Amino acid sequence: MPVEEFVAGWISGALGLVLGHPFDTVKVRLQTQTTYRGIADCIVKIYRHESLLGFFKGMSFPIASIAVVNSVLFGVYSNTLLVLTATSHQERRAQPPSYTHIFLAGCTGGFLQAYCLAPFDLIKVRLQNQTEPRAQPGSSPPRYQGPVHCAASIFREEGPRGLFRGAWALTLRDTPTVGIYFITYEGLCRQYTPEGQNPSSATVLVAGGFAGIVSWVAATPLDVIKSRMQMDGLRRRVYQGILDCMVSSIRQEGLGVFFRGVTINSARAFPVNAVTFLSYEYLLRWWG
Ligand SMILES: C[N+](C)(C)CCCC[C@H](N)C(=O)O
Repeated sequence: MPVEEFVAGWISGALGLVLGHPFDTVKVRLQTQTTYRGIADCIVKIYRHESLLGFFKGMSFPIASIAVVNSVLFGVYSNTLLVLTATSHQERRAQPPSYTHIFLAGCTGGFLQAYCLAPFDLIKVRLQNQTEPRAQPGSSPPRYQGPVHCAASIFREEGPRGLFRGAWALTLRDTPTVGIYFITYEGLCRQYTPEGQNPSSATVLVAGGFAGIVSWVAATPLDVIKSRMQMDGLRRRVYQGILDCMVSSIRQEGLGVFFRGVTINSARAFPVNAVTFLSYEYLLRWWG
């Protein structure tokens, strides 16, 4: 099984992640808290209250986990295509796989990475939602002191299954949308690249950026539900399951709730995925 794709997926994911984390914090806050009036208000409040560091809450764990998560995403995608079409990454420019195969390989990658991502994503969301400023003498410390403490507390208070809270919503979010992610990327690359050639850097950046935006727009309704299910269980349980969370969110906030955070998420998705695909493609060309 070719491993370059796994390594390239890891490095490119880490680069994209650091770039996108401040956007991600604003998104999670807008999705799960009602104290902010909009993106600008949220940014100003985080900065005033928690300084620049506030934007980077919950980042160390995703950085560590991206090694697993993004390499599973890209590695499984590429190796599923290898199984389906019997062409390696290098041969795919000359013999492009069909969109059906790309979609199926993307869904497989999305499904498997969702399970690896679930506990890391849960911890990220819990830490991002702590609004206390950094520990100051005299003030009460935040509930979770860091990722490891957060994981241990969830394990203790909510049981081992608590670490997978929201995992189903995450799987439903990622299985089809990772398919959409790769179809958009490949489609745009093919559109702007002469047959048989490698896409230019500009094409890869734009195609990667749009793949991020399109797939995140499609993923946003389940992303909101996922984030809410992950925060559930912190005090007393509110939702009985995905459907219940959907229905009660719509009842209370209307259909617009499904698009909470979509603007900031798209603003994040473009640079993150442009950088991710550019570094992925170049690492593979360099090694190939
Ligand atoms: C398919 N879905 C939209 C869920 C995400 C796929 C993009 C993953 C990328 N690491 C990012 O964080 O943007």
